Amino acid sequence: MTEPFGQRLWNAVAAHGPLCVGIDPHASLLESWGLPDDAAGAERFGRTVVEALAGRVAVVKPQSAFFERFGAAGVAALERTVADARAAGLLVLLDVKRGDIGTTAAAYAQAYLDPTSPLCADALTVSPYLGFGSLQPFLDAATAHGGGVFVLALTSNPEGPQVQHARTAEGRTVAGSMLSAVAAVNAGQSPQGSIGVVVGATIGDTAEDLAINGPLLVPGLGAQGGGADDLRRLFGPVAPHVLPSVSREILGAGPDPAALADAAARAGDLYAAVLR
Ligand SMILES: O=C(O)c1cc(=O)[nH]c(=O)n1[C@@H]1O[C@H](COP(=O)(O)O)[C@@H](O)[C@H]1O
Repeated sequence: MTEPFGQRLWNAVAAHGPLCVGIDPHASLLESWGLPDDAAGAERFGRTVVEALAGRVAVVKPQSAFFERFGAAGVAALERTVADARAAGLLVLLDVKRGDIGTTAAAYAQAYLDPTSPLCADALTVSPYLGFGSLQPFLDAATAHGGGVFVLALTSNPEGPQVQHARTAEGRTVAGSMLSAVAAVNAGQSPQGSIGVVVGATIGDTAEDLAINGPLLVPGLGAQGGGADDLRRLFGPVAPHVLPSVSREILGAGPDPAALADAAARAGDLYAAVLR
């Protein structure tokens, strides 16, 4: 029986620090790395990041869209990137932001969390805007297979508040209701549950209760303008559960593996210092 994702993540962060590095093969990055803007280029990009960072960071987060844009060959490149990273001992959080009616959500859950699936990862990102209950198949698959699920709560983009700050019929914000639903699922788990949330470093101040007893993925750092001060200000008591997530700020240092590793070490040290 696989250990729960929350425990595996806790151990990986203890060993390697909290940094999550995105694998986002943007066209502009492929060009600056001297790679073609095609599936073979995306696969080479993914393999380079994995080789540079295996044993140095806890988590990598391939962003599916940058692979899907090349069709079936791109999805095959994503499969190999996920498999290579897991074989190298990295935890893989697949960024696909899925969400659909229950039966379709069950098929997505099978695709990304069932160990017999070619695209199986350790965890995935999901969107709760079909209702938190529509995520149940993902939660069930995570329990069955020792996987993790990261629910969008307060995203880093400027458009997010239109939906996430809106009030529900009970008078709380949509984001707050997602955070408390995740906290209820994680209740009683130690050292933390396997269901995380996404909270951007760029959200400004928030009155929401971030104590979900689970991991908080924090994008928006570096290229989107967030920084170490935002981590310190936003996450105080839940700091041990925070995974600062960075893509372009580190990927821009490539393709030299030593430069990538160095950029990850510097970002990891900077963010870990304020989360201690
Ligand atoms: O779920 C995510 O990872 C995510 C959520 C969010 O609110 N904001 C956000 O930027 N992301 C992802 O995090 C990555 C950020 O990339 P950089 O801005 O280059 O660090 C991208 O892959 C985004 O899709």
